[in-house]
Amino acid sequence: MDLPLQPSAELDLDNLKVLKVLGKGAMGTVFLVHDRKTDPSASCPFALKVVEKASLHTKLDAERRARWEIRVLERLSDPSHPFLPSFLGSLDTQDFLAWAVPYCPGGDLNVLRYRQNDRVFSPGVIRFYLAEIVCALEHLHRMGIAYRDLKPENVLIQQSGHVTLTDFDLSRSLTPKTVAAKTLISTETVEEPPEILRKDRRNLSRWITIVPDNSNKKKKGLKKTKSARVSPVSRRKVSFSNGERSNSFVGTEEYVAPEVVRGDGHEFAVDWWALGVLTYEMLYGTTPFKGKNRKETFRNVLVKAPEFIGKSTALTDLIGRLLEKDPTRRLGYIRGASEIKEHVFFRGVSWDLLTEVLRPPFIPSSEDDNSTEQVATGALDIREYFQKLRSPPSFPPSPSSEHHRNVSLPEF
Ligand SMILES: Nc1ncnc2c1ncn2[C@@H]1O[C@H](COP(=O)(O)OP(=O)(O)OP(=O)(O)O)[C@@H](O)[C@H]1O
Repeated sequence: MDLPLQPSAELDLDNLKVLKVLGKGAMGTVFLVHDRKTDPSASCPFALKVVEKASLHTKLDAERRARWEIRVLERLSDPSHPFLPSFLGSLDTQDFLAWAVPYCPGGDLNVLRYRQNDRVFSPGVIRFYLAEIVCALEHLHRMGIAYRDLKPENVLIQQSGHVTLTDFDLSRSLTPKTVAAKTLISTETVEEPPEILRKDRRNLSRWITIVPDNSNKKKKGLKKTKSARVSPVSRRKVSFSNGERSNSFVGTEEYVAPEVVRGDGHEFAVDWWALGVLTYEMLYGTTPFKGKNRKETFRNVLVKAPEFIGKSTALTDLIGRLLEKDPTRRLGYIRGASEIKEHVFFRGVSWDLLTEVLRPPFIPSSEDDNSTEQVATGALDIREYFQKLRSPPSFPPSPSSEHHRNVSLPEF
């Protein structure tokens, strides 16, 4: 499909018309938009993620993360990768920071899983999606980027049925490893947790803060809400040096690797861990370490072995190797994606021909509408949308709606 924008185009807010709201995340709102000048008939709409600057002061590191996401997307577009988004353009006004990526009409892997019988995928379908995700992660790692936010909600389905990873604001630039015999040494400066945290690792609640996530709140249906991201309290200050970035968020609770929970620093292997969690979830319909609260989840991540039902298979073996608690023993630690590609579960996969698969397990149709709000075509521009959100109701709020204002987050 021809794209309505030149790559890296400077977007003009006045020309962008909202067709739908595709989703709301912790950081911003994602719209389906078209450019009324270059594409008046809206035949090639695209996704626009908009961060309202006025709201940023309430959100931890949001502007820096948004700008980082734009930088990563720019880098990912040169050269582009079939399973990663290409950057179509951005805008930076007094009120908004926004960037455009291709529209993925098939929703995400979580939505798709909930549509399956028993809410799980067959091993064949899992193989298809995993193979593409492995290739996307391999590309990111080769570029020195640890993704750090792999979860089904961040795996979107393109019109072709192939996947695209989304949401790069938690990603992090690491110096690619250099191979030295069997031991690989990352030259990245590993962030050490401060003294107080090292002394008190047993009390996880003291160093984890909760980042509320309102995405999908209003979505009807079966899809689970997006898990809240977690962040060590002590790392709120973000530092950028030499193009490298350390940020305060460490990932999403159920997918966070043990070395991250321990505060041992981040390596590319955190993505292979998250791949193990995601694979487990695709197979069993639940994540392996989920506890009744965050503290218990982290404890499980640190000490509990994943439970496998039924007899062991190539797939359960793969999951077990990805969910190795010691990152240096985890599949993918030494030779990256190659180790995973060589696993027996992927026997027979033609890695170079994945994009040639013409019949992926699921091809989106026009009925697959995952948008949260429909907007009459051409009716709204972005400014109007946010103005309407802000405008006070014409009647006083009822007492029952008051409690939505201050959501106190659970202690654990
Ligand atoms: N390219 C796209 N095509 C279709 N839908 C998209 C696209 N990008 C994002 N979305 C939808 O918008 C939602 C929010 O996007 P995204 O996760 O990037 O926002 P976010 O603010 O970074 O979220 P969070 O920080 O809470 O994870 C996604 O869950 C998805 O449903």
